[in-house]
Amino acid sequence: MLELLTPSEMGEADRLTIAAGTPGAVLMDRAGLAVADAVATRHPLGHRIVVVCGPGNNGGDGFVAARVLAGRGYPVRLMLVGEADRLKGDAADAAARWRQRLPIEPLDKAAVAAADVVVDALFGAGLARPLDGEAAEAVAAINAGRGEVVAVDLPSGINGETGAVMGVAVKADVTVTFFRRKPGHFLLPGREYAGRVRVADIGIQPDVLTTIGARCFLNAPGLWREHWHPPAVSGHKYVRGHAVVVSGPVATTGAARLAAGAALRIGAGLVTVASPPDALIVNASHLTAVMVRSVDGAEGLAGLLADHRLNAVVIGPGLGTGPETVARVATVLDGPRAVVLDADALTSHRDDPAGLFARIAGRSHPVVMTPHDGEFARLFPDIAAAGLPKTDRARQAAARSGAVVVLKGADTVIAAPDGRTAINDNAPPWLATAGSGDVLSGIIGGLVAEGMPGFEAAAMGVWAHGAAGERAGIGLIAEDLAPALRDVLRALAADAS
Ligand SMILES: NC(=O)C1=CN([C@@H]2O[C@H](COP(=O)(O)OP(=O)(O)OC[C@H]3O[C@@H](n4cnc5c(N)ncnc54)[C@H](O)[C@@H]3O)[C@@H](O)[C@H]2O)[C@@H](O)CC1
Ligand SMILES: Nc1ncnc2c1ncn2[C@@H]1O[C@H](COP(=O)(O)OP(=O)(O)O)[C@@H](O)[C@H]1O
Ligand SMILES: [K+]
Repeated sequence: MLELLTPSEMGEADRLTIAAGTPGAVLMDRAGLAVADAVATRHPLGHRIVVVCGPGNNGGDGFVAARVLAGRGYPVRLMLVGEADRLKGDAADAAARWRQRLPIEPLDKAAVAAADVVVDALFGAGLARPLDGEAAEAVAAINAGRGEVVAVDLPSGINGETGAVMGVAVKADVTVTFFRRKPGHFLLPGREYAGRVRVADIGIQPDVLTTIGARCFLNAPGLWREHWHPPAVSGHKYVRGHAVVVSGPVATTGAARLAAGAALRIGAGLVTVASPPDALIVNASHLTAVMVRSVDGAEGLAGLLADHRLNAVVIGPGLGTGPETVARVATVLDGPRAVVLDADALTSHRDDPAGLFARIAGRSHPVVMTPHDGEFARLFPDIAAAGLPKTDRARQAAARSGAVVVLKGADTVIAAPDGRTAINDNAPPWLATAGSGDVLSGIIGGLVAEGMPGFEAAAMGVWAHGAAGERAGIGLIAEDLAPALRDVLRALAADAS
């Protein structure tokens, strides 16, 4: 159930299902029934319900829900934004059945304001342009009301593919969507408008997903858990990999240590900080379980990495930008090891992103890059400026660079060069704190050292980072994340057994 379908993919699911013999009216009946059930489980008989319908099939679902709820004895009023005689197809039929017993009313703002629950059936997948006029007024009335708001499929005004607000949008408490959730439920700002998202089965068969080629997922353990293995009884530390984190100069060594601690905590067998000679004493005096080696420049790094048991490198946090960093990145990418590129390793390639991508091309070991928006725009200026959904930005960057791209933020997107994409939704706001990104790169570095494939390691890393942030709670500083990973790992291990 982790697949996320864009409105056009959902339309395809709908068409395939209808072509296979289930009439559209049956799908609409089931959708409307699911919405009615969601309302009825939350509201006792007697609560006043207002259903606000729009001109398309989203409104059609609203007509069905209204009919079911009225049939169960709720006081229901139905208001249509648009002309009743312009309704078409299944929605027109659903409206006709409603009309046999009760009236279709125009928008009555006072009634919306006074309702115990408002069903938002204005627009769903068919939203085509920003809301204005009466539709925008209806949204304002729904948002001004005190009752609970239950949105049908999507909060009206939210773009189901991008999560963008098209002019204005309904703030829902609950959104009932059908068959599979949509990217717009998780990409910001859509996530903040959708409330709790419930998925209703309306009889669309999962095999349509293969035909559609769905490639976007919600980031959750089901996406990567089978690729992660808790320490085995017969194992030893050498089978869990040896990660190297490259440290910056004496004044900026903390970032590498944060990454190294996280790599060890997530489960890498061994972790070494490769330290510039003049920072050795600082690193050594702060590290215990993590090892430290004195490594001078790109040449020294090449010497260290000649030992191929050191199978994963995290490079970038606190490193400093410039040709020396470019040279070290080239060294790291030249050999049989997994690589996580973060922060200054990315920014140092702002003048020659193509040179970086050429070094990544054709590698058989994973490369993961973890840019925030600023770093992303330095490497992919045209993609950043093209006004694309976040999922497409990450996906295009992954295809171009050959790396798994972790485009960070409150709604981090993870994309693989083959087009698989995951949206993360478990990061608490207090995760945005100095050094948090360094910890993330270390977590992912630890996971690729353990042998996880790049996409799965990146997705698990982002999820575990969010889960650790949630467990540590508000007031978190980056140092709190690695300790909090213990609980996260314990729960995952219990789940896997
Ligand atoms: N795809 C499926 O599998 C199913 C879809 N169903 C429902 O159908 C919905 C999609 O139906 P539609 O494709 O008819 O689309 P919508 O009902 O979301 O909206 C389309 C209508 O709104 C108009 N419109 C679009 N943007 C507007 C704007 N900014 N201002 C004013 N009018 C605007 C369009 O001209 C069209 O008349 C889904 O969200 C869902 O609720 C369900 O009935 C069940 C099955
Ligand atoms: N509003 C937010 N809510 C939740 N997580 C966030 C938010 N903003 C940023 N993050 C996360 O916090 C981390 C910050 O990383 P980064 O920008 O590299 O900062 P730093 O360099 O200080 O470590 C990333 O994992 C990012 O996804
Ligand atoms: K809606």
